[in-house]
Amino acid sequence: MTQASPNHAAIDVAVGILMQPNGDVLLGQRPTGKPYAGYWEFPGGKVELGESIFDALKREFVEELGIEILSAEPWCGVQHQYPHANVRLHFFISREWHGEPQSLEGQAFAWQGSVRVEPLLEATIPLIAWLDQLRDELRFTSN
Ligand SMILES: Nc1nc2c([nH]c(=O)n2[C@@H]2O[C@H](COP(=O)(O)OP(=O)(O)OP(=O)(O)O)[C@@H](O)[C@H]2O)c(=O)[nH]1
Repeated sequence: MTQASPNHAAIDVAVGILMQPNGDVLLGQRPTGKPYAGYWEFPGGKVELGESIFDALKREFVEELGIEILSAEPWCGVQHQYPHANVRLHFFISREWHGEPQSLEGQAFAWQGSVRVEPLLEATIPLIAWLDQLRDELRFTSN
């Protein structure tokens, strides 16, 4: 079967938006070998059995970027049906972490004010307008 049925159990995914004091956020580009290679996303990955969503977030940031997340607030949830999977994305915003991002999976990454990298994963596209709104509320200027 190549298409996940709409009733197929959703896969929980923990996703983190690292936000610098000036409002810039970190995006990564999916490496070769993963579905949607070359697409840009906020770093994260699937929650493993028996793991909390926050623990999954912390694990993925260590594995992919060598970053230790110290704290993060749940921000929003998005459910999306891809041809390969039905995903439930749990987005967090973190302003407190240790370390500089490293490309541990060979992926590119970029700090962005107004997000301009393309293409973005489909389920992540609405987040950009919501982030711009948040940035406006927090009075970050676009660049
Ligand atoms: N990390 C992340 N995943 C996203 C975003 N948007 C989005 O649709 N996804 C989807 O969420 C799922 C994440 O799975 P993944 O393959 O990256 O997870 P993983 O790192 O645990 O992969 P692995 O199974 O190769 O270890 C994918 O289906 C991906 O398309 C996003 O902004 N960030």
